[in-house]
Amino acid sequence: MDHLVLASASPRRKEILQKLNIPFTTFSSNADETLPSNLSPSEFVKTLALRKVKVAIEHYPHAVIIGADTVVVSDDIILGKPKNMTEAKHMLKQLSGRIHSVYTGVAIKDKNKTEAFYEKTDVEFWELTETDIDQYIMSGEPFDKAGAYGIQGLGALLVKSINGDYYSVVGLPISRLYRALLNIGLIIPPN
Ligand SMILES: Cc1cn([C@H]2C[C@H](O)[C@@H](COP(=O)(O)OP(=O)(O)OP(=O)(O)O)O2)c(=O)[nH]c1=O
Repeated sequence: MDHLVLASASPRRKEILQKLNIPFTTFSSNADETLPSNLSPSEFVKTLALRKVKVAIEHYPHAVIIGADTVVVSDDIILGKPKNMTEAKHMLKQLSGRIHSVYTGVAIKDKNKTEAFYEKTDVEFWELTETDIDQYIMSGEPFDKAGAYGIQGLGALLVKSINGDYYSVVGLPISRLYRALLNIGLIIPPN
């Protein structure tokens, strides 16, 4: 089987990919995540996923490489990871009592080609008080996560409903990725 590389430093993406029960290596691309602000959310996440793959190709030229990027979109504003407490607070206030979309882009490079797709999941938040927001920020959970929350952690308490792939919100749409890897023959379907 071709060597598989997950171009990500995210422990969540690693954990999710392990569900496929196939061996892989992780590589932190540390790609520059700045992009022109006129890109649509789907183009934004696909472009960054491709960028992460591109960095990894230099280190693993013959491997199959997967890269991903996740953002939260509320009122047409793209929210990445908050840089500080003030930004985290601002983001959580923006999400309070409303529905936002989480976009995850995935890029896959194999022997023949590189392709990218994205998944969109809608997430509805409960109305949050200042105290709810302050307490959540004090947990430290928001800081390495797009939109300043983690649905897989304490952030679950902020979420009223979700429409779409849960794993895409956590950073990797695993069922769609599984199908893409079946298509390129990296995974053999069970009998
Ligand atoms: C909305 C949400 C995001 N996130 C995470 C997924 C991503 O790891 C992160 C968004 O940042 P990304 O830039 O997509 O990824 P990353 O910097 O963590 O890792 P790498 O670039 O090395 O692959 O936010 C959650 O863990 N839970 C959530 O509920």
